[in-house]
Amino acid sequence: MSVHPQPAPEASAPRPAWNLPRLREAAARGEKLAMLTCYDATFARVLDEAGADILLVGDSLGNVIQGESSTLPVTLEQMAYHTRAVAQGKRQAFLITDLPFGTYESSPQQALASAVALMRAGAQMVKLEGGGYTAETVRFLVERGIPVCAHLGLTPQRVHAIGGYRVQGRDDAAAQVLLDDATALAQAGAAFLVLELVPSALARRITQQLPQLMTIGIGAGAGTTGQVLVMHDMLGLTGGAHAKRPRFVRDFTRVPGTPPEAPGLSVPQAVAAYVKAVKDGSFPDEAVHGY
Ligand SMILES: Nc1nc(=O)c2c([nH]1)NC[C@@H]1CN(c3ccc(C(=O)N[C@@H](CCC(=O)O)C(=O)O)cc3)CN21
Ligand SMILES: CC(C)C(=O)C(=O)O
Ligand SMILES: [Mg+2]
Repeated sequence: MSVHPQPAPEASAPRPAWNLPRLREAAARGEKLAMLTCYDATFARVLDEAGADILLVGDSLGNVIQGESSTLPVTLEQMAYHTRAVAQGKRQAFLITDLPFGTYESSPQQALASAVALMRAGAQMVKLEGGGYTAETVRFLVERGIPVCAHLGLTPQRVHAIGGYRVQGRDDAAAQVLLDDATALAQAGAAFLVLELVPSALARRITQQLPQLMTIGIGAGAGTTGQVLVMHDMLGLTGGAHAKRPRFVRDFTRVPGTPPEAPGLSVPQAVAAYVKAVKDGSFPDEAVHGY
């Protein structure tokens, strides 16, 4: 009898790269998805290695990279530049890029040309802000092989129309509009829906009523399929005179229960703590981060 040495069980099997079918399967199993914004190759590698499922090249780069006071000045060329950088650094994570202000609103054709530029740069999905009126554009892109993430609630590209960064969908009428918009976007084929600054109960209801949509919350409570934060916010780097930190943010470099002067976690440790907290449902904490 020949004795073949058994291969040692793998300490940690390499995680396969995320793609849209795998994300849908994970969501259907009830796995919470952890998304973070990312703007360059080095952080893409660090966030990916720390377990972030999805990286978003957000137009929030206007705020945190460029120092602008809104996302409106950000251009398509800048989004493509940062998308390429993130695409070079990541391995397993899924990559979504924001269509910036003014590059998709005129027509589905305009949106397609802009989306193509971002997909060429390495995006695996594009994200666009706006209500049911964008459903036609979403369908146009999806039919042409471009996966789409929609974005409802506080849509920062509309800051001057809204008059500030405020909670959306508070009263019954506004909540119904949001639910109708989400339904239209789901029917148009959006795969993901970011819900920003909406009451937790509404985000939970949209998530439960539209199982074909994977919802990603930011200031939307714990009832969504996943969570997203701006990386600089969850590393405790934002704040100061120009950017009051929203209440939905948690600084993951701080260890809960330790004094403020205690040493903080490293970036990889903080990101791993965020991923773990999203997966086990301990972030967000409705009492602290909910609306
Ligand atoms: N660094 C950063 N983080 C973000 O989350 C972010 C950006 N930049 N830039 C684009 C938008 C702007 N965002 C913001 C900005 C401010 C609030 C804010 O101050 N919110 C109040 C809510 C007030 C209310 O109750 O209506 C809060 O205290 O959370 C929220 C989201 C989210 N996005
Ligand atoms: C906060 C997320 C959802 C975003 O759109 C961005 O970072 O631009
Ligand atoms: Mg954005």
